[in-house]
Amino acid sequence: MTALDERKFELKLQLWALCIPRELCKHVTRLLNGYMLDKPRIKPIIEDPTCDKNRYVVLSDKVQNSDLSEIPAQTLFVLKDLCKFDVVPYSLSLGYSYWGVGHIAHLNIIGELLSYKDVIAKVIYDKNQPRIKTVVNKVGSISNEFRVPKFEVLAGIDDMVTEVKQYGATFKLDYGLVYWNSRLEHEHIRLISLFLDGDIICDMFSGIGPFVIPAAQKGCIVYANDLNPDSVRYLKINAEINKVDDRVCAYNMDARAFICHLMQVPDCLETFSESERSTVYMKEIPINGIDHREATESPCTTFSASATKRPSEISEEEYGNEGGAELEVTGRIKRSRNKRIRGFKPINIRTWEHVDHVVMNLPASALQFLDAFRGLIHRKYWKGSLPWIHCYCFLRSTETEDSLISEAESALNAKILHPIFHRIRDVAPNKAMFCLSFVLPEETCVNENPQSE
Ligand SMILES: C[S@@+](CC[C@H](N)C(=O)[O-])C[C@H]1O[C@@H](n2cnc3c(N)ncnc32)[C@H](O)[C@@H]1O
Repeated sequence: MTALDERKFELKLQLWALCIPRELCKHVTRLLNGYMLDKPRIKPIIEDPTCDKNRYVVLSDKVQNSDLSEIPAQTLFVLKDLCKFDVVPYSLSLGYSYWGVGHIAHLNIIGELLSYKDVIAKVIYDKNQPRIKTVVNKVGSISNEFRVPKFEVLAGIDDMVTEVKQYGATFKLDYGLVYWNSRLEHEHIRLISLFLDGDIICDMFSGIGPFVIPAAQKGCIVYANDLNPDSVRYLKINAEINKVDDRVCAYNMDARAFICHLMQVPDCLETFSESERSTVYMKEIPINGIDHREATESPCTTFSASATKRPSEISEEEYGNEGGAELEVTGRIKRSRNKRIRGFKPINIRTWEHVDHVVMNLPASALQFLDAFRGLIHRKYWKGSLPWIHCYCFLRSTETEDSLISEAESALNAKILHPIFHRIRDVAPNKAMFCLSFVLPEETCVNENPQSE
């Protein structure tokens, strides 16, 4: 029998901590609620090893930058007003002894061990009472549209509903009904670190919300969609549990129809002049509660919770006129000129006028869905830079990055300028998962001449 290599369980986290005067700990922790390290049995407040007048407040791994740009600007403003603090790097190592288990033991028994599956399950179940309530084994490979694995219950009760935590957010889900993969946590954090407070995000294949919830927690407004009605049901539950339901609009439709719906310019606007257009009142999605509708209404939304002025309220001068965001090679998006003016007031979101990022996390076929962007955006109505598309894909040993780009370009029917590939992980010996990021090419837009109105 192979010996257990405990080093394989080790997780090293490179975090940031705030060094603050110890007497202000209570105030600061209240203020940074949701942005501090949130791991079971690990305290986020520790002594400063260099000075007993100070303490460290260890921040969550979703805060990736020393400029703390992931924390809402308003919170930072109050924090800076409260005290002087230093941002210091903090390394945390979680070893074998740290890891506990949830109430579902999820096995992947294959080959000759299959004939012992019931014995293995009974031992795991009996020896982990009362913690483990269900022992399941994955059956076959995932082939269905909703990417949901099939499980057989080997011991305990048939209950696949559980809660998992990622970067301080709680996700409720039913393993038997929806897609979930804990191994993508770092990728979720990486992508969200590219979003800015106030950005408008569209997630075409959102699942139960591992991109949606933290993006909304960061202050983004998120339009989220999934074809699986159970995923959308849990997405709504998760938005409520994490108190971001006022920033999330959930849809249950095919991804192509969803993005077309968001970008569709309402018919009435076509007949208005430029000045009339800005005074038109669009139908609004109710505040306080996720929009549960199918694509029956105009994709124009009112949110009162955001402290950010929306793109449709920003003049061309405020945007700048040469396209805004730039994804650096390091993967950070530079703060672009089309950014926001702050103020608290209800705001109209017109998704056909501006969206910052589109997430397409269906690696097996997301590239093929890029054809939905052909002729999708009307340049006449669009404000600011075109959106970043983050399209997940698999690269097999028979393919190259160039061949994937060609596939994306033929789906778009346009040339992609400056594509960025980010390797996520190997999913099989000859298959790796990547994220291809690029700014939607101008050529994909409908370019009516504004003078001809
Ligand atoms: C690989 S999962 C990713 C889910 C989520 N982004 C995550 O990271 O957990 C892909 C999701 O796409 C959904 N899906 C599959 N085909 C779709 C389609 N045509 N339109 C919209 N969603 C679809 C599935 O139900 C599934 O939840």
